Amino acid sequence: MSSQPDPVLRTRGLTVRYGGVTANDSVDLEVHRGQVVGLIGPNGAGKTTYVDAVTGFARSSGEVWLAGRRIDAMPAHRRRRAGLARTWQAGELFGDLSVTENLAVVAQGGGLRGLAADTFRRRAARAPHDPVLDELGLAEDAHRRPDALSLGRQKLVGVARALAGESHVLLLDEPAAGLDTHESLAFGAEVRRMADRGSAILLIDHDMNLVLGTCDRIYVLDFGRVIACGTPDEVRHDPAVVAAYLGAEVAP
Ligand SMILES: Nc1ncnc2c1ncn2[C@@H]1O[C@H](COP(=O)(O)OP(=O)(O)OP(=O)(O)O)[C@@H](O)[C@H]1O
Repeated sequence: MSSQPDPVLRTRGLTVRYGGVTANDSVDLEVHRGQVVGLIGPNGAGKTTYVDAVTGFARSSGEVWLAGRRIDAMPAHRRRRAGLARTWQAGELFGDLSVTENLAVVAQGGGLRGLAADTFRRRAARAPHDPVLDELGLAEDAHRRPDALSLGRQKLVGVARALAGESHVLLLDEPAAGLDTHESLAFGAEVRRMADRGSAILLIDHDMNLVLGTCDRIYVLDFGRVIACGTPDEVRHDPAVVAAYLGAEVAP
C-alpha cells in the first residue's frame, strides 16, 4: 500500500482538565483532506471540549498539528489565521446583517469588536461576493437576512461564515441541531460535497443518521477518552460503543 499523506489535523495526547474532571484524556485523532470525520459520544463526553482545545479556547496539554505545523502554543486568533475554522454549538448569526455581511465579519477578521458599527457596515457593503456562497448554493440569499431563511439554510450560512477566508480544517459542532430529517439529509449531502472537493471536516452531532451517513471515519468519546474509532459500519457494531452511546436503536 502506498503511504498515506500526512493528516491536515492531528492531535496527540490532547488532554484537558477542568478541576477534578478530565474532559479530554489523551485524545489522538486525525483528519485527512477530503474526509469527513465524526466525533460522537454521550452528553458530557468531551466533544465540545475537544474543539475548544484544538482551536485554542481551552487550556490543554498534548500536541495539535495543522497541515504539518505544530500550533498548540498559539493563541486562538493565530490558529484561526493558520487555517482552523469552527462553528459554535449555539452559532447564532448576526440577525441584523445580511448573509454577505455575516461572512464579511469573519473575512475582515476581528469581528465587530473594536470596529464602529457604521464603519463595519461601510466595509461590509463593499465586501466582495464570497465564492463560498456559490459553493454552498447560497448565492441567491446573499442579500437576505438570516431570519428570512429556513433553519436549514441558516445552518449553511453558519458553515459558510466559518469557511469565509482561507481554512484547512472545518470543525462543525452540532451543526444539525434543530434541523428536521429532510434538512439534515440535505445538510449532510452538502458537507459530503465540501469534503469531496478537498475540505477536511470534523463533524460533531447527535443525529446518528447524519453522522453514520456522512462520515468516512468516526471517533467515539466516553468520559473524555477515545473508546472506538473506525468506519461507520465498524463503529455502529462495536459493543463498547453500543453500550456507551448508541444503544439498541442503531444496532443490527
Ligand atoms: N468550562 C468548563 N468548566 C468546567 N467544566 C467543564 C467546562 N466545559 C466543560 N466542562 C465539563 O467537561 C466535560 C465535557 O463537556 P463537553 O461540553 O465537552 O461535553 P460534550 O461531549 O460536548 O457534551 P454535549 O454532547 O452535551 O455537548 C463535562 O463533564 C463538562 O461538565
